[in-house]
Amino acid sequence: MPVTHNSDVSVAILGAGALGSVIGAALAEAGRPVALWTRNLAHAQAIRDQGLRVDRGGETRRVRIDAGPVGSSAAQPDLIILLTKTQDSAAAMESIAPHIARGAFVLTLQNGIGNAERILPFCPADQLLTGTTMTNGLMVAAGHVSTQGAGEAVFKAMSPAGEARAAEFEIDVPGFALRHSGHALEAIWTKAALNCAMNAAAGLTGARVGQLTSVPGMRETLSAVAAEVVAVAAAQGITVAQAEVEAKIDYATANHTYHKSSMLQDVEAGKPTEIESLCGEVTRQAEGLGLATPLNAAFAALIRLKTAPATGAETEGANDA
Ligand SMILES: NC(=O)C1=CN([C@@H]2O[C@H](COP(=O)(O)OP(=O)(O)OC[C@H]3O[C@@H](n4cnc5c(N)ncnc54)[C@H](OP(=O)(O)O)[C@@H]3O)[C@@H](O)[C@H]2O)C=CC1
Ligand SMILES: CC(C)(CO)C(=O)C(=O)O
Repeated sequence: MPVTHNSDVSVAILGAGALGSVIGAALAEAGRPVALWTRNLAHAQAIRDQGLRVDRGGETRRVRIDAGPVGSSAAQPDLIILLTKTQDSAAAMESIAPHIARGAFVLTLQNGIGNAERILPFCPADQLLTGTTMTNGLMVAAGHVSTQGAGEAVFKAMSPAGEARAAEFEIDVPGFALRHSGHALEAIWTKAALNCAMNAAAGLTGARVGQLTSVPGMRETLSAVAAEVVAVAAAQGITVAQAEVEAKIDYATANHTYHKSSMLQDVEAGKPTEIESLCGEVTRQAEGLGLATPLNAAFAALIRLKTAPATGAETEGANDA
């Protein structure tokens, strides 16, 4: 059943961690119906106990917001925003099957390539929206996130029927704007080019976003990694402007100074990273297209090594005869 007014759209954030909590908080503060769903029960409990703490631009807010496990809120959401890491998409989507059956739309704003394709087995194309965002979130502690810079996102629908209803899901509240766009696919690849470069570099070095270009050679390295992604998109008829990627890298380094890239947050937490839907996916697609992406291949291999389980070789004396 179509929603009659955008402000009535009831939203659930599926996988409310760093970014999902920031977006959910913006909606809650604007008085929109929103629930945070997460398997991180310590985070949900802290939010229920004390409200969600959001640090932004030197200000701290406590936001009262519904938080709990998947499906815990009473209301059936109209829109479910998927914000788990990409490797968790399938399990998360399986858990919302009853809501999809009742007509909820699903929007992925995850980083990486192939997100819509990954979740299509779990959601009819007519109910699937795909997009990207420059909003950022840092998980400081359970119940506590921080964010820097402007919160914007664009999306498109995955079918003509979905496109016809897309305007219903646009959002414009302080701290978060979500716009329907005819160029969402290009925007997804633009963001992926940025993330292949910045997230892997941060994950490898531990640098915050504002530090990433602080030494000679790094800004050029980010551009070169991103240029490989732009070439893979172009070979598939998706026109990404390198200048736009450069502008977004500059925006992030200037405005997300304190932010730890989502991949660095995973590396530090000892969790799996999204490298396979970023540099790994770009490298696999390039191989299929007869292109070479040596920098993405190297970043992918290095992140795999950095996050690989211990082999025992790191123990002193392990290699002694
Ligand atoms: N953080 C950022 O600044 C940005 C992130 N993004 C993208 O947004 C997405 C989310 O990133 P981010 O918020 O950093 O990630 P987080 O890891 O902080 O948050 C994801 C949350 O999803 C939870 N989760 C995982 N699987 C399930 C499931 N099956 N059911 C319910 N909850 C689940 C995780 O729980 P658990 O803690 O147990 O793993 C975690 O709390 C990623 O694709 C990222 O690339 C995009 C732009 C910026
Ligand atoms: C662009 C960036 C690095 C935020 O600046 C991001 O998208 C992330 O943390 O995943």
